[in-house]
Amino acid sequence: MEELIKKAGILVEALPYIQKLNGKTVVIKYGGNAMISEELKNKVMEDITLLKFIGLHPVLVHGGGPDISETLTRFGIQSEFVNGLRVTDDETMRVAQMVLMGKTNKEIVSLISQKGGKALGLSGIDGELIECEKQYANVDGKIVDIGYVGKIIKINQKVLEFLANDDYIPVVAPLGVDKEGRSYNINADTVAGAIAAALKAEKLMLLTDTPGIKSSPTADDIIYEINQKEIYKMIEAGTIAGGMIPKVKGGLEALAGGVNNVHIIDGRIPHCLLLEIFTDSGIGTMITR
Ligand SMILES: Nc1ncnc2c1ncn2[C@@H]1O[C@H](COP(=O)(O)OP(=O)(O)O)[C@@H](O)[C@H]1O
Ligand SMILES: CC(=O)N[C@@H](CCC(=O)OP(=O)(O)O)C(=O)O
Repeated sequence: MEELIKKAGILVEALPYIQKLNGKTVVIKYGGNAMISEELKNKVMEDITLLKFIGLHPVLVHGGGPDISETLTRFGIQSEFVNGLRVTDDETMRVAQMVLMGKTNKEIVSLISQKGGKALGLSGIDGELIECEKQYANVDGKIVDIGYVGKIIKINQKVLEFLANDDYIPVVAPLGVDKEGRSYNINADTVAGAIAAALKAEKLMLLTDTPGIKSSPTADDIIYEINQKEIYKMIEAGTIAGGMIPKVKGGLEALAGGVNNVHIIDGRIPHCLLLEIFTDSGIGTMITR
C-alpha cells in the first residue's frame, strides 16, 4: 500500500508542471550518440508519447550521425568533419539521406507507434519544411567549401503546427532543400534550434551523450547554467568543441527566436525527459541569453 501511495504522490507532484505546459510546444532533439541501446530508445519514445497524452505538443528532431558514419565506412567512403559539420559530397549526401529517412526516422516512428502514439515522419525536404542554401565553413578566417551542407534560410512550420496541434507527433530528419530542388545535409542540432524558434516553443531539449556542458570535453564536471558570452569564450578557447558547437549555437538561436527554456541533457539517463520537465532542479545544462 505504501508503495502505491508513493506512486500517487509522484503523479500529484507533476500536476503544476502539467498545468503550466498544457498546450505548449516542446522540441526534443535526439542525438545519434544518445541512441545507444534499444532499451534507452524505447524509454525516450515512452516519455515523448506520455508528454503528448498529457497535453503537451512534442516535436522530435532526430540525428543519426554515428549511423551515417558507420554506413559510409561500410561503403568505403571516407568522412571528415569541419567545425562539427560533416563534409558532404554527392555520395555522402545520398548515404545521409538513405540512413536518416530510410532507417533512423522510420525506426523512431515505429517505436512511438508501439507505445500508442501517432508519429508522422518527415524530412526538411517534405513540404519544403526546411529551405536552405549552401553553407560554407569558416576555419581560422578562411572560407572552406564543405559540400552539400545546408544553411537554413526559412522554416515553413505550418505543417508541423498542423500535426502537433492535432494528435500527431512530428518526427523530423535533418535534411533541407534549396530553391533549385537540391537536397542538403544539415546538423540536427541546428535544425532543432531553428524549428524551436519558428514554432516559438516553450522548451528545447537537446539529448546527447554527456551529462551536459563540461568545462572541457574531457572534464568530469558539469556546468549547470551558461550564457551566450561564456559559450563564445569557451568556443574560442577550444573547450567547447566538435559536435558541441552546433548544439550550443542551435540553443542560442532558439533563445534569440523567443524559446523560453533550452537544456542540454544526458539522453543516456533513463526517462531523462521526464526528469528534466517534471522536477524543480531539472538535469543537465541550461543555456541562457
Ligand atoms: N565542453 C564540452 N562539454 C561536453 N561535451 C563536449 C564539450 N565540448 C565538446 N564536447 C563533445 O560533444 C559531444 C556531443 O556532441 P555530438 O557528438 O555531436 O552528439 P550528438 O550525436 O548527441 O549530437 C560530446 O560527446 C563531447 O565529446
Ligand atoms: C552537416 C552534418 O554534420 N549533418 C549531420 C546530420 C546528422 C546529425 O546531426 O546527427 P547527430 O545529431 O547524431 O550528430 C551528419 O551528417 O552527421
